[in-house]
Amino acid sequence: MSAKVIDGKAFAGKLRAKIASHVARLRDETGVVPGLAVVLVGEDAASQVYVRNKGIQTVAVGMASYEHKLPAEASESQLLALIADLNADRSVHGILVQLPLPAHIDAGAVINAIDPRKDVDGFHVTNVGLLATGQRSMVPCTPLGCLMMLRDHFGSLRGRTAVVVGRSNIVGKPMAQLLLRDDCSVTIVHRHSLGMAEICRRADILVTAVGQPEMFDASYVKPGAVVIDVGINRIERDGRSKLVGDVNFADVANIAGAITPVPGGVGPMTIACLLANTLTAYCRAHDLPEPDGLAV
Ligand SMILES: Nc1nc(=O)c2c([nH]1)NC[C@@H]1CN(c3ccc(C(=O)N[C@@H](CCC(=O)O)C(=O)O)cc3)C=[N+]21
Repeated sequence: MSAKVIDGKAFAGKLRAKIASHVARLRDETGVVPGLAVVLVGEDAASQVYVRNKGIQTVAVGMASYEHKLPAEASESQLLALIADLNADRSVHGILVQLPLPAHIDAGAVINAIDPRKDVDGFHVTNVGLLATGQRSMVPCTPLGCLMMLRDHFGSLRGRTAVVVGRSNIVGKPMAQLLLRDDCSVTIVHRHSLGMAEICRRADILVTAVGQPEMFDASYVKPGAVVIDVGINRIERDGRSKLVGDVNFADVANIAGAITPVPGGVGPMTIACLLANTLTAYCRAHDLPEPDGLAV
């Protein structure tokens, strides 16, 4: 193995420490701390674990955490009423509705009911449009975390060839927008792309977000490329449950210049960026200067 392993867990720890020091200062200066509301509909086990982790980390940086749990049978109008309350609540600066939502609820309608200024996921159509046109917006947490790690690794991304695999609204599309904004030449490929490996092999920066365990081996990677593995896939191996990425780590680590591991790469950065976005939303709501390095 020759690649540098990009330690997302350590990076996220440093980011949270920076956020915590800003939150402490703001609390002393204003008496008000940033507040993050997380809404969970239904009992999905993975979502429950994830929401609990977010709550713990939110409190750990000194923010207020508000958890709202609705039963799986909750109606769309009940959820919309809760969002209206959270939009109006001045102690809430960020609102996250955990996805996926039960099938009887229109997720798009719910997301677009969130005040865009409190949309710390960056999924509201207003934020999507602001990002696409290069204006100040809330940026989706996973791509934001990837961008922070890439900027840290390269310094400048200008002129680099980036390939994003996956075209979802939560990762692929916003990731491509951010890379474009940092002056990369950006290609998005997806399940219908022809000659995917060949296109990927041109990338200086390869971002994989497809949800296919260990699909990307060394044949997709240019020697020295930086590989950001967004996939988090739970598989059974040797009779045990384990997390793997979209990338075959052992194989790709022999050829890449740098690579993010799973677990311990993009995942921890996603949660740290949720806190960063909440602090950004708070600063904007209170007309305070935004700390450097939190937003793009
Ligand atoms: N509105 C909304 N926003 C989200 O951002 C959102 C969501 N819904 N629904 C679910 C997905 C999933 N997601 C993860 C974030 C961090 C880890 C993470 O920290 N993973 C650890 C491993 C955790 C473990 O051991 O299970 C790691 O990669 O090291 C995982 C998954 C955010 N999501």
